[in-house]
Amino acid sequence: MEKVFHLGLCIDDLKGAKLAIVPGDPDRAARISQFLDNPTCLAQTREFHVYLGQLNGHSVVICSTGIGGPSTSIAVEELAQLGVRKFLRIGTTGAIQPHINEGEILISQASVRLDGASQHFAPLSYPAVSDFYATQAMVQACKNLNIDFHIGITASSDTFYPGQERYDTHSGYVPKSLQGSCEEWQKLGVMNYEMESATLFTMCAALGLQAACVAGVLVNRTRQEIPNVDHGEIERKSVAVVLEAAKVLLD
Ligand SMILES: O=P(O)(O)O[C@H]1O[C@H](CO)[C@@H](O)[C@H]1O
Ligand SMILES: O=c1cc[nH]c(=O)[nH]1
Repeated sequence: MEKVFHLGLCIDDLKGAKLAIVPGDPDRAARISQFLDNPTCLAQTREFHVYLGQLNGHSVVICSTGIGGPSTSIAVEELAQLGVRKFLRIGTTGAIQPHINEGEILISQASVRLDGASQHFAPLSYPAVSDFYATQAMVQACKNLNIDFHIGITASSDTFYPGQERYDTHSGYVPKSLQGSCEEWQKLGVMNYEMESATLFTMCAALGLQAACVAGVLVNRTRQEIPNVDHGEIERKSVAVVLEAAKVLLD
């Protein structure tokens, strides 16, 4: 049986799993796996830490993507080769609208394509749009758990610093082409910045896969540039949402 190149797994390893929960952070993948029945670690290679377990009797994969579009595209492509069809990203994010607070939950309907990787799957005129049913499952999950949420458009950037217009850096400089970009997204009603959803949504739409994205707000950029380091409580809430959404989708 053929192993996929980066994950080093073959189809049988996934025991028929059709749904993957895809956080950026490998440690988060390990923590999420503890909510599954009979979790096992299948692989820990580069940024890709892969766990398998059961949720309501269904096999579910947890696979970290690392930060950004290129590694996300590898994880999604190889999981798709192994039979996965539904991808639920659970991330962290920075809100850019004043009314969205730290600790809140954001569901991305679609993303502004500030990444590069998505252009390897479809031209820029193609939308980075989530799957309607997977996103509806995220909404239903929040309702089932009585968790407030915002739903809307996310700006998905290749970089954390210049691409999200952060000046609190080594050089303090943001290239002219990105100066004023945060204000532009705010005025266009964009909720937040993160770094993977544009690639995830574009490639999944283009490849006939389903994708949705939920994120916990670590920082409000209208008040603070860099997030605080401790975000355990925010993660617990967003993990609860993604696990409940997986159950909704699997039922
Ligand atoms: O917490 P994760 O899932 O990694 O998501 C966000 O956090 C990272 C940046 O700190 C980027 O990957 C961004 O999208
Ligand atoms: O501001 C933030 C916080 C988390 N992740 C991001 O990409 N940006």
